[in-house]
Amino acid sequence: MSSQRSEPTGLYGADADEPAQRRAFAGGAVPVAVYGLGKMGLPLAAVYAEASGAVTGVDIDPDVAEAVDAGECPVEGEPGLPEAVERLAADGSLSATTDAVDAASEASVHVVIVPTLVSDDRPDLSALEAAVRSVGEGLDAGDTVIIESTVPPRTCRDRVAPWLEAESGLGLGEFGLAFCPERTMSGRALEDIRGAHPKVVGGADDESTRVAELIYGGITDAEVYAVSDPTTAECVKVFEGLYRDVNIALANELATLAGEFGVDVPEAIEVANTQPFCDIHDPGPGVGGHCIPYYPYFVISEFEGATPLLETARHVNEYMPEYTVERATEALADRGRDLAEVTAAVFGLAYRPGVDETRASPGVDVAELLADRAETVYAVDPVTTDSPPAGVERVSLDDIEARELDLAVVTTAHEAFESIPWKAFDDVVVLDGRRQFDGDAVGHPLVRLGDGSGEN
Ligand SMILES: NC(=O)c1ccc[n+]([C@@H]2O[C@H](COP(=O)([O-])OP(=O)(O)OC[C@H]3O[C@@H](n4cnc5c(N)ncnc54)[C@H](O)[C@@H]3O)[C@@H](O)[C@H]2O)c1
Ligand SMILES: CC(=O)N[C@@H]1[C@@H](OP(=O)(O)OP(=O)(O)OC[C@H]2O[C@@H](n3ccc(=O)[nH]c3=O)[C@H](O)[C@@H]2O)O[C@H](CO)[C@@H](O)[C@@H]1O
Repeated sequence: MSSQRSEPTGLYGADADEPAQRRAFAGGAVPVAVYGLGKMGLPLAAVYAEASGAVTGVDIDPDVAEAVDAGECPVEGEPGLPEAVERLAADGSLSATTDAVDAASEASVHVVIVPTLVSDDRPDLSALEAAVRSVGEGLDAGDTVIIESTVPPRTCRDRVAPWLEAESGLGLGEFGLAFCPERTMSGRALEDIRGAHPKVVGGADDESTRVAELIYGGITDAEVYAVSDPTTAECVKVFEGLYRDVNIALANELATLAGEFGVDVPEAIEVANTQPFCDIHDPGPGVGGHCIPYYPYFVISEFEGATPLLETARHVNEYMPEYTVERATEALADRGRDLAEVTAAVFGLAYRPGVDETRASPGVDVAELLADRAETVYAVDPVTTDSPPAGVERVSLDDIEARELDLAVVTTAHEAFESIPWKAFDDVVVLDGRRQFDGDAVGHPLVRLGDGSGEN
């Protein structure tokens, strides 16, 4: 970190007036530590470094910390991020370390954006606890702690604040705490963090909220919404995800009834959505990623109250890979073919187009089900890099045309799939789970989820 900076300062409870505090933040006099340099954390650290000129990134992975400290970008698929990391490391605005306590003792603003996953349908906050306790060990009076990781409601109040107080010996009110959720999508993180959506801040007290508003006023071009407290901000973030999971489940359930309705359900959805009080989402082979499939369990398993809607929506969405394979089986049987004897290819292991992420991915689930039921199964995905499921052979988009396919299942609408050489296949049944193709483009029997062609 540059030695030209004025005396480092804490913003929480500072005597200086707000313009002076804003100048201090923008001038590198408010050292920041960002804990977690992953898909969301590294872009966030970069934007903080652009705004403050004084960021130390912390990651437990020495390869990540070493790369970032050297100005290299270990995160793929984020336009502008490699250039930003290189530039900010070179000018001293961004450095990185694995030593969280050392970074915490130097910083006055602590931003935690480590993974919060789910295992056995329960939130796994172990990474959060480890990071927060390290922050606590290096915490000073006047510091501000900001949690950006998505967490169950009440986490800041019932877990983070006690962890910080236990490790630092300070009491809340001697330091600030706010929950400021990350509302960012992979693939456009810098754009989102810089201001695509309003930023939500919820402070444990008025001073925490004031400091969070001041900081994000220097980070984002978007409006900063201050809410009553951290729990309200935690609810804002989780509710966004719950809304999405439930509404995707509605679309999926309607799609599974298309055969009985005898209609193309997405056509009906599209027209139903032409009036402003309806926003039915798109049916598909399932719901993947590290957000939407997990957030419901931040409520279902954390609170006593009944959650039948959230649980049912999860069951509907988790059934969709099975439903997709059932529809494929039916489509083959309608043409006198037996799934057990066919060669199938799954197009798309990523959970959504263009993103190298297979967590909870429908394409992976479909490939696993086919591996158990079909003769031979290939997987084609030009974006993801991890291994396909057991029993599934990864084949490139260039090479797949040399394989005789009986069944093709499109589970992710990657842009590159527009060039799938359908004419190269003699007699393939195509099940398009993402409405990427129309019949003319494919030139083979085409089944689309929710098209009403099946028995259900
Ligand atoms: N990825 C998204 O699209 C997205 C969107 C919004 C919110 N979020 C939330 O952001 C948070 C981070 O997600 P992500 O996608 O960046 O995760 P990620 O898995 O891409 O990266 C996490 C990083 O944190 C590091 N890490 C783990 N434990 C650590 C610790 N104790 N201290 C320091 N570093 C640690 C890991 O080594 C890794 O580099 C999660 O809470 C997630 O719910 C993610
Ligand atoms: C800031 C932040 O946290 N943003 C999150 C991020 O979420 P995400 O990266 O997990 O992406 P999603 O788009 O939610 O997709 C999840 C899975 O659901 C499938 N899906 C989706 C829509 C649909 O109509 N039918 C579907 O079947 C899709 O294929 C995929 O598998 O972006 C969303 C805005 O895109 C936000 O709302 C969401 O908060």
